[in-house]
Amino acid sequence: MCGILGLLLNDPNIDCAPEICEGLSLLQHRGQDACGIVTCGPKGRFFQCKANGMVRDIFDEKSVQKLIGGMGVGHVRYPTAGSFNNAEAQPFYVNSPYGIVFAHNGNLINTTSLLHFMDATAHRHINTSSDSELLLNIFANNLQQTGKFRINEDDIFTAIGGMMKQVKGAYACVAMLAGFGIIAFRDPNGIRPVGMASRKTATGNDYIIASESVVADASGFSEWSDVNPGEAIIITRAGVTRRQVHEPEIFAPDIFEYVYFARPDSVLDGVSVYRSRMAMGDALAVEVRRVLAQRRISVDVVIPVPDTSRVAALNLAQKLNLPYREGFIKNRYIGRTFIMPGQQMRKKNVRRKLNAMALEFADKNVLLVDDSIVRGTTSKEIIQMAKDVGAKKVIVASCAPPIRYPNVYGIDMPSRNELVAYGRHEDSIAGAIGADLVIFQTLPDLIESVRQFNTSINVFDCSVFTGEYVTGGVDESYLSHIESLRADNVRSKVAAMTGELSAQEGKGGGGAGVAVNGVNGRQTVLTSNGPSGQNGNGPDDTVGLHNSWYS
Ligand SMILES: O=P(O)(O)OC[C@H]1O[C@H](OP(=O)(O)OP(=O)(O)O)[C@H](O)[C@@H]1O
Ligand SMILES: NC(=O)CC[C@H](N)C(=O)O
Ligand SMILES: [Mg+2]
Repeated sequence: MCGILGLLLNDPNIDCAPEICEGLSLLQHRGQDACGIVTCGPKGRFFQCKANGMVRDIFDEKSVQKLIGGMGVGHVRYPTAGSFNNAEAQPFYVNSPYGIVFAHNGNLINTTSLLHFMDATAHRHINTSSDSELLLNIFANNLQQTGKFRINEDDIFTAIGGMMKQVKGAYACVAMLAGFGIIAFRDPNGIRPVGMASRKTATGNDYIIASESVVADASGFSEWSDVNPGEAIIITRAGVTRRQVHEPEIFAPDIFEYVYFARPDSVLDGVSVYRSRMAMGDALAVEVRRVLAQRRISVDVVIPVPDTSRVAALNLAQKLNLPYREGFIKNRYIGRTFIMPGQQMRKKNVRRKLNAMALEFADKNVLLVDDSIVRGTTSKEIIQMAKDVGAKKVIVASCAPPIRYPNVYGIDMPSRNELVAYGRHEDSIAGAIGADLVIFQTLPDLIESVRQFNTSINVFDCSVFTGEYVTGGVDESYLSHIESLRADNVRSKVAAMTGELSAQEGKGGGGAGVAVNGVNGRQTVLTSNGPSGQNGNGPDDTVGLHNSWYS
């Protein structure tokens, strides 16, 4: 999952970068690997800073000050395609036509044929393995087809509509055209979230585009409006134009946004994430009561697994009339572990992040509540921690059903074999993570927990639970293909060869400003070069070594 952001201030003389930076820090939970901002200043000139690392590490006062201009685009990255390389940090830029900057949340599933099209027909060079760079170039190629000296809004809508016919997968995007404006669009299934809001100023309106509404709320924007599936929105200083550029297909927002990804204080597609998590806790309580009675097990205390499960766990405890205790204390300086790259790093960081307090566990039957069990990394570690401090029985309840299928729409879980529930039924999942018992939410209950707040949504993308992929085009051969490219064991081999993961772990990395020739004629640029390769206004320090949660 990534976070995207676009900002257009009515007064072009006010720099938008400080506000984009603030906004990105509110989206940090969507991607911790890399981040970037590109602004557009006088004469349509772009200014860029992007690198591997968290927002607080990459952007200091000095680097933000160099980002000039009243409109810009920002991104926080959690890679699902390509690599963790600095060169794949977003936003991406192409100079032709007109100068385009682009940020993407999601994942494309037909990249092989798109790459062939780029090469054989469009003759455009793709310099990284990122699907987002590819998507940008499809858009750019479609704009190029107009052959016009200056384009208008119709041309932009036509180019995006054409692009939606060519690409398959999930994409919520924000783009910026030099000296023109910012653009948002969302795939025809609306899998990933994105919306816009406005703010009145003395001179006119400011506009923001963001993955989640929390960014708009925090910056004083109002009238949040989700981008519709298959819709594109162009925002210039003259105002906002919206158009349905592709027939909407089955609207299927990803239910995992509500389970885990989004912040609880966001409202996505008309559903409060917070309320939906409360409802997940209520529904899970009913299932927990049933299973505990069936197995004749009693529970002394409900303990959430910080952070995401807290909201649901509190409701569950209230429903069951059980005490709710914060038995795990979270180190607030460690980020989300699920979205860290590499199993070793995830495992190590669960231990660093959570500490079990013996006084809440000793001699008790504890019910741990988590939002989801994916690889089982978190549950395995914390169950052991709970037992180490004296818990009698450890029962785990998950707000989501067992996850048995890969995600291909922007969550980095490409390999079935990494999923603890793959090929296992519930008792054997409990055995695998060391629990005395595991209780899962049923899928209908999960769907109802979200849908009750917006009954106009008939379908959610639940592919990780069902193996049904709403876009089509995901068959056994595709799944085997991504598994062979992106499974943890494959990536760690590649990383060992290239030294990439060790750089991610903060032990190595490249020097600032170094460009070396990579494989397949690609350039691996180990610095935050600005658009068109001019040496940049990126961080002065060496980039790629900043990630505070890796060390
Ligand atoms: O079974 P796993 O593969 O461990 O994945 C699931 C866990 O990962 C996430 O927590 P994370 O630490 O990423 O974020 P959080 O602090 O928001 O809960 C999620 O909330 C679960 O706790
Ligand atoms: N999680 C995402 O949205 C990732 C965006 C894009 N596929 C990348 O890998 O950079
Ligand atoms: Mg968690």
